[in-house]
Amino acid sequence: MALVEVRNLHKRFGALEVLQGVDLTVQPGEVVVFVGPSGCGKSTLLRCLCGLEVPSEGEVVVGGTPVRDDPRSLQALHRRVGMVFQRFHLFPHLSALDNVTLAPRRVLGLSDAEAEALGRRMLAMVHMDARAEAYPAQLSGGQQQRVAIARALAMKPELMLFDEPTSALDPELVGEVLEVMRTLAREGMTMCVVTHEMGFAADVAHRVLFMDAGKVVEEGSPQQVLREPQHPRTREFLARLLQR
Ligand SMILES: Nc1ncnc2c1ncn2[C@@H]1O[C@H](COP(=O)(O)OP(=O)(O)OP(=O)(O)O)[C@@H](O)[C@H]1O
Repeated sequence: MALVEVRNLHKRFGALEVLQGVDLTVQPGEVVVFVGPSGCGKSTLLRCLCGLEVPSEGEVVVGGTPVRDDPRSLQALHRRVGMVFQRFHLFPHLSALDNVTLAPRRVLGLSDAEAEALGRRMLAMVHMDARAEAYPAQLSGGQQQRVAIARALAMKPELMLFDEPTSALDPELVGEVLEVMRTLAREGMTMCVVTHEMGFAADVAHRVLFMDAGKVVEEGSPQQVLREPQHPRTREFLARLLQR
């Protein structure tokens, strides 16, 4: 059974129709990378997958359960889906460890000792165990992003969403975050990733989707979409990326 099924998804903000009928299926263990020009709706699509946006039309089904706009449905979804944002959104007044253990304590009801053990394991996975007591302001952007990934993983999500996780980072810090994501992918995590990192997409993605103006214009293997794009908009977009 597919882990994610999106059918005829439309999202409007007033008169602006940001998603114009997106269909998407993601299988367990699949890594799907979304590329496309700024404003084409990539973030909005990810936000619909984790319940941060409510579809105007169409359906999102995660793990066989249709996502409904009610608190219970959204709470259940938040347990299944982890999201990592461009700007890490860590709580500034909490240490790295406390950022990671907050939701397991509050939402999963773990004891302090259980949550701490889990938090330290998650921080070790992203190579941040040595900085468990540090506050976000004492960490580099790459380190903060790795803590944000550990925080999402601590909820044992079935699906991880990454929205341009490296685009707010200095270039020398991008690699350490991508490495953590590569490891997750190798371990079989189902992932939807919005990124402009074409090397990562080529190496790690099972499937690449090119979006333009609220629609999926082209999809296929990284080789098909990135090396042999068929659609003129995909070709234009990739040519512009290469010029940067
Ligand atoms: N809450 C909102 N209210 C109004 N308009 C919005 C809202 N969220 C997004 N938009 C608009 O929807 C369009 C698509 O935004 P979205 O962030 O999904 O695009 P994107 O493809 O992720 O772009 P980028 O690569 O620049 O992040 C943009 O024109 C944006 O201004």
